[in-house]
Amino acid sequence: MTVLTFGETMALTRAVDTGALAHTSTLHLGIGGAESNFAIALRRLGVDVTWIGRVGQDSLGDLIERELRAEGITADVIRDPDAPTGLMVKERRTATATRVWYYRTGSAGSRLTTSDIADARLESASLLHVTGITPALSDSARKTTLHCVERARALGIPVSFDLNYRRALWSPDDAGPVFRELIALSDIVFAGEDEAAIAVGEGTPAELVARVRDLGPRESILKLGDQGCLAMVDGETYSLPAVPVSVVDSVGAGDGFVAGYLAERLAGKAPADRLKTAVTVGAFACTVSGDWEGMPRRDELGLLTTTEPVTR
Ligand SMILES: O=C(O)C(=O)C[C@H](O)[C@H](O)COP(=O)(O)O
Repeated sequence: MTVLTFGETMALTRAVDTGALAHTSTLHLGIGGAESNFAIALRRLGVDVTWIGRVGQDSLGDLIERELRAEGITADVIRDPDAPTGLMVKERRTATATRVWYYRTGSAGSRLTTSDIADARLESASLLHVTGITPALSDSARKTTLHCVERARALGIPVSFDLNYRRALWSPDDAGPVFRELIALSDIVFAGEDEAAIAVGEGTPAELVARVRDLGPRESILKLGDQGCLAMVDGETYSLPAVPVSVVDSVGAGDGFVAGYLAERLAGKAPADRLKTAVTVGAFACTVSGDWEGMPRRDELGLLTTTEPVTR
């Protein structure tokens, strides 16, 4: 049994130094993508995970395949000869402000189709995790997302959905109905405050988490960044503060949060324990500038609160 996820992973290039990219001479090359960030974090916590996606027949596609395999993920990396691997560029404009640009229109990853997801993968999944990025990529990617969520439901496989709204890809008016449809088909839903508001209208965190829950999922979880989280699970409300860390780059914290929550859920832990690991993994992601490189292994989870500066 393995957790199944699919989506677009891009090459990710980021400035080594702080400042405008126009004055940066050195860039670091790596990879990034919501579902693969999630997959890596989950795998590091000891959960088997399968990722499916398209990349180009190019060196950046090779890089993505190597990284995912090196992290121990079962990866169905589909090579698309007719489109390039997408690219994401991160600028650390100031020490506290990161900017992201996407070069992914028409990319290989956006050309995902239903036939890319082998039914055998769905049948053997312990849980399906999708994000709101994939349906924004293209018509075929949206159909693939809906098809897989409906198929998982028919198979009795729990569905997890992270809204992950990307303004560069679509408008709130276009995203809203798709979000509501996917929320109603999911068992576990994660959203930031602004993302939840796109689906269910503006409100306080307590109103948002309840309104998402009212659309159907038994687990409605609001990610509140440095304010922690608020959740309704099986009718009970939980809230937890964030783990304080010195933030280098918060990108990736949301994906790590989701992995932390689901890893503990799959291990049969209670909601409060799931949320504790969620905020911890989210905090770890903030400690480095890569999207996923900071994700902790299980035996590292206590490091953020240790008083020992050196462990030997
Ligand atoms: O795949 C995409 O479109 C991405 O934008 C990749 C992002 O870098 C992560 O999904 C980070 O998202 P957070 O964890 O919410 O900070």
